Amino acid sequence: MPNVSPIKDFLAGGFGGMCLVAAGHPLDTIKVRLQTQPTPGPGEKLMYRGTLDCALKTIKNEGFLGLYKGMAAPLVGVTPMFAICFLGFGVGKKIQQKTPDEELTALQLFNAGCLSGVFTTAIMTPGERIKCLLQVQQAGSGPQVYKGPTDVVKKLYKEGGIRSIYKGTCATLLRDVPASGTYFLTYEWLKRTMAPEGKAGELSPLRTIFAGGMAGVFNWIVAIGPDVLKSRLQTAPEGKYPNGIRSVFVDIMRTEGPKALFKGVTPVMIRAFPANAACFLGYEIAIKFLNYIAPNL
Ligand SMILES: CC(=O)O[C@H](CC(=O)[O-])C[N+](C)(C)C
Repeated sequence: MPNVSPIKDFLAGGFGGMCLVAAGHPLDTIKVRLQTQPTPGPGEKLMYRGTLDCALKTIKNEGFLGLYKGMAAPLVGVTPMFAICFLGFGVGKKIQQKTPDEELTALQLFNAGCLSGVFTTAIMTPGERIKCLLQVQQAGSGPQVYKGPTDVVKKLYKEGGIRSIYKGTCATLLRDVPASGTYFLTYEWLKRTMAPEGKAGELSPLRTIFAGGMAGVFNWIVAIGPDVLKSRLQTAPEGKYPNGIRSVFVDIMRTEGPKALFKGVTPVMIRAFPANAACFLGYEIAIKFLNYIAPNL
């Protein structure tokens, strides 16, 4: 394993995050809309029948840019979030290594990934709250409550202070700690097994794309259930779920059953591969660049 440099991980992770947002935001919008669409009453039709229907209706009613709604917040939030995410993974690896070039076991890689999930929560929770609230707000259906990310922050703060901005913290931890462990374990393990003989850690762009894409897919296999709970909680009117994520879970089981925990899985999985392939490719390119301009950093 090459020497770990947390500063380089931080910078390259930020660049990877920008690549991920550019590649994956439209499918994220569809996911949140499918996850939070109202349950139809007797004789009523579902607003969206599925991924394609949601994409077509969004484009028809709001134009192509409707799919990019709420992207400013993730770009501003995801760049530092991925910087912290890769930094957390780097720190997690470093504290478990006895010597700088010691190869970590699968469990140690998973643990380092879990630590990264804890690191990112401080930024991920408010970022997701703002993004989800903007994504579920639809043009032409009722008054537009929020004008943009700053307006969401101002209104949430006025309504319930920092607590309201950080609504969904436990749900975010429940989603991201095991998912991040799986994410980095998958990437590092594929990277190891696919590396050419005698060149551990070195991957061609195509292999990086495959390993990164698969890391995204496995991340979401673990994350999808808690993600539904999180999106519901973060977009619910104040007071709807008095016991937070537990109330959301009980409500979903009672009214919709366990299948509802997989809502939005199609767009999630369609997005997971290209978005995370772009992220890891961006990360590896940035690391190479940083190693070239600052080998001792
Ligand atoms: C939930 C999330 O942000 O997952 C990230 C991958 C993706 O598709 O956005 C991975 N990670 C949780 C490690 C940041």
